[in-house]
Amino acid sequence: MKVVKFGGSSVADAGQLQKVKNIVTSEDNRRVVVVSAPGKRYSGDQKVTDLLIKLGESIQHDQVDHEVYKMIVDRFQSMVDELNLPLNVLEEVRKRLEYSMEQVQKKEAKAIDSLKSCGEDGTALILSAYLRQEGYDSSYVNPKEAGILVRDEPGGALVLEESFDQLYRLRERREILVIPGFFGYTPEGTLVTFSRGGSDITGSIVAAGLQAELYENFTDVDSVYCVNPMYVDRPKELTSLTYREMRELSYAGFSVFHDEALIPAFKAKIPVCIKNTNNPSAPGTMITADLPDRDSHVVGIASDKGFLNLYVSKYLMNRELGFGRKLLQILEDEGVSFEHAPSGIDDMSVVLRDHQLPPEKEEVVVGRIKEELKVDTVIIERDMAMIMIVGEGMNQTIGIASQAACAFREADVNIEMINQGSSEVSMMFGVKTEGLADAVQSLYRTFFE
Ligand SMILES: Nc1ncnc2c1ncn2[C@@H]1O[C@H](COP(=O)(O)OP(=O)(O)O)[C@@H](O)[C@H]1O
Ligand SMILES: N[C@@H](CC(=O)OP(=O)(O)O)C(=O)O
Repeated sequence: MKVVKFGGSSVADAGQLQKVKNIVTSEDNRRVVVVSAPGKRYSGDQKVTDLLIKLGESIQHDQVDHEVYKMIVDRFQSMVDELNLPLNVLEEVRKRLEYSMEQVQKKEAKAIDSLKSCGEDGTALILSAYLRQEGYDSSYVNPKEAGILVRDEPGGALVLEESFDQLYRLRERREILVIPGFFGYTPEGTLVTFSRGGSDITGSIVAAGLQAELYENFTDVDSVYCVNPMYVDRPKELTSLTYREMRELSYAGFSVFHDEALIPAFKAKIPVCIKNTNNPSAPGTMITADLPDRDSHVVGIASDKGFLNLYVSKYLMNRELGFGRKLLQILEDEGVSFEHAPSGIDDMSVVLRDHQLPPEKEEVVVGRIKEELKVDTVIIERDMAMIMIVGEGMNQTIGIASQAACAFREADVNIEMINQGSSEVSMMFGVKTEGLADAVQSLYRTFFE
């Protein structure tokens, strides 16, 4: 059995849903389908999830944005109309949307999550109705019925172990099951969403629970490329990757697959294949535990903007027992989560996502560091970008760092920070955001051309 997930671009309109139906029904073993909310139909369009968030915010400010509400309903209505589905399908979608809006109005706990889930929920209702209309036995399965149990956490829900056994029971069902992605339920019955892009996580959880032979993740590109196609025109396609490589790459900016989505599939040893809804015959990228035969040691260059570097220095820091712990404790106390923490003899840098430290919080954190740790210097450097080069073979290959350093020199971009870290498969570089594109392009030329 295969679990098949379709991302926002794959379910953006009725035409895309027809492609989804063709893909699902072209193989008997594509039996469980996970869907996202309708994504962008063209550049400049809005994702339904973004519209739902806007709608929720307007309700919270006691000014329901009727225009946004209409845009959401119109998205679903045009699907229902173009697929000639009965009107009661749209009525059901609308009923659920209005129920969640009421929850937000009443300021119920997690009501915004409930509203955010309406995009995925509506798509699943429409797709299952469409499959039935086309003569296939299909049911909509709510994540509660499926048994997707989660714990509510600040950055997004985390799956609970008991989900996997519950999901296994779905193997007995014979029809095509359509499950909305992006959310689960706490054991107390509250709907909670995963972090943004989290339908990939649902797909992986479902594939692991069902012990599927394959988790197919359909998107809008033929494969995972070795670099974000935003920076390089038609970059090299990757036919295979290991779980570790993909996890590092998606964490560091390959937004094609959610970085948290690999863990359930990896633990259950389910291979993942990234494929294109608009070109399903292309082989895609296989992600497995096995290291494939390949010549190159670097397989991908991932990058992301929106970081800051919190730099502290103190003479004899190396001798001060517990300095690092105390610094990180201040961040924890203030609810700030960090990404990396490379350190030197008298210096330590902590790399954070920029939004973790808004100006008010910066003042408190910097004040506490100065007062409690008696440091010589504390500097916050914003506008930072991180570049990660990744490959299983890197740790046994001499000269990768020097090749990378030459690439930065050729691009005339200063390396602000290097962190080989504990991961054997990656090396990270911090640069100023303005130099990011040039640096990535130069690294691409060095390692792939
Ligand atoms: N290394 C990469 N390889 C392929 N696509 C990438 C990569 N890095 C970023 N992307 C972007 O990821 C997009 C697909 O992911 P996403 O927008 O989440 O799709 P979906 O709509 O299927 O959820 C691609 O269109 C591409 O722009
Ligand atoms: N719709 C949700 C979850 C998701 O996975 O979306 P997408 O498949 O478009 O990345 C979001 O926008 O975050």
